[in-house]
Amino acid sequence: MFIIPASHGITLHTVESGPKDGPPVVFAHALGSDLTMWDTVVDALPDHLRLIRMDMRGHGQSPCPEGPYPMGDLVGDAGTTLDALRVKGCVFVGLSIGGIIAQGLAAERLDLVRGMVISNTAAKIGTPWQWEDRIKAVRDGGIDANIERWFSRTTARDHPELLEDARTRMRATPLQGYLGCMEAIADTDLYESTAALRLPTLAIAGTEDGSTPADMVRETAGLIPGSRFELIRGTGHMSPVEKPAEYAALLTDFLRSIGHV
Ligand SMILES: O=C(O)CCC(=O)CC(=O)O
Repeated sequence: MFIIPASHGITLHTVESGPKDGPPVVFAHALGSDLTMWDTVVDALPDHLRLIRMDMRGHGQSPCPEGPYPMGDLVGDAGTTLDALRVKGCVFVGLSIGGIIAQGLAAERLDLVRGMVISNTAAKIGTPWQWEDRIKAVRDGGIDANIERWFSRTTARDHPELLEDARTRMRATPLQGYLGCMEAIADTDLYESTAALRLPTLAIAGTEDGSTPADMVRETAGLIPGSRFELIRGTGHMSPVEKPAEYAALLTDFLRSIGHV
């Protein structure tokens, strides 16, 4: 399935830091999370960047319309929000579903995106029948806060507070928002549109990511000529939360390499 043109997105809740006239860098989070998952990475980035974190629809403090949410609408929300903030030529950093939104936005709105970081994500995550089972389980039993699979064994052992924070964000996510975004992922396959992308791209994977394994991320990076692929050792699906300094260093290096800092 391809992203449908998204003309009427909703304006998302965002938090900004850094100067308004700085080079813009935009962050989109994972399913069942919110914009605060980026806090420690943002703190480690150069001061002169305009850093914009967004809550996806149905998550955090953004509106939660009735589902289902086509992926085109999620991409449209990001575009509408950046238009409202008068952002052009950003580097869009997205993790997991946020990384799918990055690919979709780059396919449709190159005026908004000049580079992207696709993190712990892929052009297609899982299979429709896997998502069907998961959606049914959530409908029957509520949001599954089993976030152990998001973190490496080392993180789980040494930083249980990070798992607790992730669990708190997951439990705060409205069921309707969570399900709507799961349905969006289930229906999305961006292989063709991502393979047509020609923009500077950094792909980041965690060595212990059970949700979007490193090979899956590498395969998506391989669709985009000239893209760079980096592994963060000892991290799972939440690489930026688990190793924020390493993540910020990779991101800063990428921004420098494309003249965005
Ligand atoms: O994290 C996401 O945005 C989607 C992928 C996913 O479902 C991760 C997980 O919960 O296993």
